[in-house]
Amino acid sequence: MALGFIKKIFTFGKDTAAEPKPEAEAQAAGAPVAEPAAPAETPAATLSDDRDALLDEAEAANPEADYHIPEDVEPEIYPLPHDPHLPAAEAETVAEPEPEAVEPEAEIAAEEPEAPVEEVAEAIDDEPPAEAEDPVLEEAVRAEPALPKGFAATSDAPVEAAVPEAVQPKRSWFQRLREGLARTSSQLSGQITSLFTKRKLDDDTLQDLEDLLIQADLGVETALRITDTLAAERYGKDVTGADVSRIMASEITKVLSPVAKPLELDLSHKPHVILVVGVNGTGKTTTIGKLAAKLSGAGLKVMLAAGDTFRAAAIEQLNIWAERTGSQIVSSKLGADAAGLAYEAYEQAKLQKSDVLIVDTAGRLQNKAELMAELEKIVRVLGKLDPDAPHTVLQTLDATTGQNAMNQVEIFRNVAGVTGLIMTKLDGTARGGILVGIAAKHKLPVYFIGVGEGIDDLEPFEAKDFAEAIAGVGA
Ligand SMILES: Nc1nc2c(ncn2[C@@H]2O[C@H](COP(=O)(O)OP(=O)(O)OP(=O)(O)O)[C@@H](O)[C@H]2O)c(=O)[nH]1
Repeated sequence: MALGFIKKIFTFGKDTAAEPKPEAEAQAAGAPVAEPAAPAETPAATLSDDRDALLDEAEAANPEADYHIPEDVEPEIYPLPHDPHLPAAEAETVAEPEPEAVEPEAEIAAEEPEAPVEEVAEAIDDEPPAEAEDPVLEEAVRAEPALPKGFAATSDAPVEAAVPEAVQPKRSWFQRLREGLARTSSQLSGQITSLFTKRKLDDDTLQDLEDLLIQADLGVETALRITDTLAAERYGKDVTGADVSRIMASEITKVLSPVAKPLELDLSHKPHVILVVGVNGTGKTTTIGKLAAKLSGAGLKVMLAAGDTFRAAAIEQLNIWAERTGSQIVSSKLGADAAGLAYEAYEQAKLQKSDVLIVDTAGRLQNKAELMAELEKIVRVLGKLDPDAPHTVLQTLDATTGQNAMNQVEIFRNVAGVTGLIMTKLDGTARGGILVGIAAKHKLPVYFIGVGEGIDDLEPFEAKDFAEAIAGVGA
């Protein structure tokens, strides 16, 4: 019954144009592909066969792609030695799988004599037997996690209840947001003040203001909204910088409000799959760590997949985040097929009954065709396992890159069907205005913003707070 009350209604922002095309799949590989089996019934011994067939099919859909799949690479599963979220009853299930379920793990263990799977088996064996726990209490705890601020369940279920402590840092958060955006706002307000010193509002000043706002990355549409409103209120009259800031805050709030949405989780999926995409260095891995911290802190069971198989440091970094956040992780050797890794991670998440699976990906724009092929393949493979997966496709954007971020949304939206954004590095940049430009143009939900490198430096995106911080007004 755990979380069964959360109904599937997740649809917003989904770019259906980017979803895998059934016709293309039908044309792909002649070999029959097993339908995604019900997770609990999926015999683990056939996972490798299913995976290979599925990957072949996905690859056949794009024969030009070079996937760099070394022959000898098999994903390795690195659950934590002690999984704080694994109830004893589940531990028992894992420790005593059906006979078929043993094979893939045994394969991995055989290829890798020191494979962590064995350590895990030992760790699970060390768990107290199920009877020693209070199953009713455990079920209750697992059944009613309160989602952290910035997330929402796709129903009116009690998980909507806010985490109490999420309310309390409101003031300090706003303070931090203002500090983070201080460079953006002080640059803007300095320019605005000098523009309006001893000048009545006329066509020239309006044009200068429009140029200034466009240069600040707010976008033409928002710049015009601001100048039109200002003209309607003050044309021919004296204008102060404070007048402009007030109107700016109000107009930017109107642009941002429709995109400031919580990240909806449909926990009836088990796992709800979040695919994280974005150019290298935009903060994917760090953001995954921060999200995992929020989710596991709220009592959800999180599995990470180290799908950026092109950078050893990225795999290592995600392992560290997994450890820090009490999440499980499936990772592979460098150069492994990312779609294969995603497959394994999904199956593991099913077996482990994870609530959320977060898949990291590479973001090498240097080879766009290859990147596209890889991402498409990951999306296609996940979609075979669960027709609605990935349920969320998050793109991270680095605020410091300004207009580049705008182009990046264009690219990844088409390739991976991005459903929502997280803008990182808003601390200390003078280019925070780009978020407004992107919101106006792409109208994709913005779930969170990153304001630092720390585990807690990810905050739900609030339109009014952000607009006031950029405009330099408000408490
Ligand atoms: N100041 C600041 N730094 C951040 C933020 N988010 C991430 N970073 C830093 O940005 C750098 C790149 O972050 P990663 O998480 O490695 O980015 P990535 O997209 O995974 O990059 P690759 O691993 O190269 O694919 C790291 O040094 C992070 O600590 C943020 O919100 N603010």
